[in-house]
Amino acid sequence: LVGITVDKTKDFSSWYSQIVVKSELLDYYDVSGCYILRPNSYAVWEEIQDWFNARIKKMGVKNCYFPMFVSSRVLEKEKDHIEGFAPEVAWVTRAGSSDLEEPVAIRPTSETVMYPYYAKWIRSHRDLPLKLHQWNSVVRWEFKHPQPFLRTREFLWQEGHTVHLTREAAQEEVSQILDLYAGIYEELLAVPVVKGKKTENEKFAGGDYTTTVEGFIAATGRGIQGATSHHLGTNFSKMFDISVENPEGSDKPRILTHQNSWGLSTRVIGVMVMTHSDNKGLVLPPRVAQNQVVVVPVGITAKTTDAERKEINDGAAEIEKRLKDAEVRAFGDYRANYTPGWKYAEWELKGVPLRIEFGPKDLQNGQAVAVRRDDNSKYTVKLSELETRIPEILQEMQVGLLEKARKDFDSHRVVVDEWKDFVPTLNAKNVILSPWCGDGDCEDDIKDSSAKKDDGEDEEVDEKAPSMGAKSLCIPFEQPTLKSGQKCVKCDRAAKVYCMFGRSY
Ligand SMILES: O=C1CCCN[C@@H]1CCCn1cnc2ccccc2c1=O
Repeated sequence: LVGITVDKTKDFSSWYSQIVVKSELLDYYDVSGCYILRPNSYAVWEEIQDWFNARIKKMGVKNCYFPMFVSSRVLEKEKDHIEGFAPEVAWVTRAGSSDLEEPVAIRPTSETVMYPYYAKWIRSHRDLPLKLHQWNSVVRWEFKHPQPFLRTREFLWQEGHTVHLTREAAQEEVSQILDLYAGIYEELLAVPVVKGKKTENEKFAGGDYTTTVEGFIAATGRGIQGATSHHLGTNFSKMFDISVENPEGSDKPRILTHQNSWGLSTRVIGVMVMTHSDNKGLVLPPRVAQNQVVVVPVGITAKTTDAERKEINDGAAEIEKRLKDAEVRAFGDYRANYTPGWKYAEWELKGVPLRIEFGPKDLQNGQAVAVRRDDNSKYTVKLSELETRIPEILQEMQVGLLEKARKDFDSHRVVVDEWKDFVPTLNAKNVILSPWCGDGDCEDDIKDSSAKKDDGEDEEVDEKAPSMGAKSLCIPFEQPTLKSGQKCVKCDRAAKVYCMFGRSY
């Protein structure tokens, strides 16, 4: 068994590529930028789907399915919405040996697919609110370096598109959905996120404002956008005439509806892998692991009698069965031709959260030894307490993973009030909270000025140092207190707000 041959802290991108393939999450595919999601990662996506579906259905959201093809007429309906994105749109131009009359685009997102039909179906305010949602895949033919899960030309996601009579109702939903996104990250994937609002430069240009959950990859010190929930205002309802008659009378002008759209993609799996995995391989949070426990019979040697070997294997099988009956996703590894050490390495590589060892001494004492994948901590568990202790240990691990990741994020999110400290802090693998004037040009200046090494620094430029500058990641809802008279970190005008900046994916 060949494990991970590079160190996470020394060669992060090779480490990540090895992890995702050798843990059997994913495989590279024949078409560049596309990947195969194998059962280990698809099971994580299914846990997310189950959790999210249950909650959005309680909010009255209904699943549906729209075609993946968009005509150019419809896609380019509103020039300014599309112009920044046009280079990423993939087109079908031919079927068999004949060219299509009109090329059709493959959906990069579904606003222009869905909204003409929203306009057709919504006539009266009694048709509101309309809340439709899709689990599908979208295609964005990016030319930037692809990365498994994080940046792929096709990805699975969910996209919600809702229509409301009032701005207030719409805005309430935007924050409810953002809370669910934070829940997916923190409760399922054990990844801490910062909630906030995107700046005007970084928001979805077609919307009114964008709220976001921002993650942090401690190994590279880079921020990562986790999921976005947009309030669209009436921008799209104006474009597509999604309006209702005025309740005060049909002679009054029709009322434009207020819309939201919100999305989270399989990128979340990449964030989870980067956050928790180590040099032994993948580390899966128990909550989303397809297999939570592997039972391994141990202490069987050449001297072991057949009767004793049978007792140990039967004891292990009994443990497996009792855990399954207690709703723990357990399996046993009874392969006689592999040593326990070999089996440990394999299941550590594949991210199984908990290993249970069962051998002659355990048989003797009516116990088993549980070993946690994240910190290798060992627990001796009485067999009589199996069904209570094992779920407790899995829960302790789930919490432990989140708290460790939160400590890493919190200790690398640094308040910087003066520009002289900005680039050195950034280069120390941190994201930065700085007072900011709120001006987009200043935001651009911060990005440009933090791209090169600060001329004050004499250390030789490390050729692998990311040359990119610090983008604004979000304006966190949780704000440090601005001192009276506080200046912008960059331009010395009055600061209006603390903004989080960082290099990012
Ligand atoms: O984020 C979301 C959440 C889900 C629904 N869509 C919104 C906004 C998508 C923004 N976007 C992102 N890439 C694109 C790429 C090509 C064409 C259009 C677009 C595009 O509109």
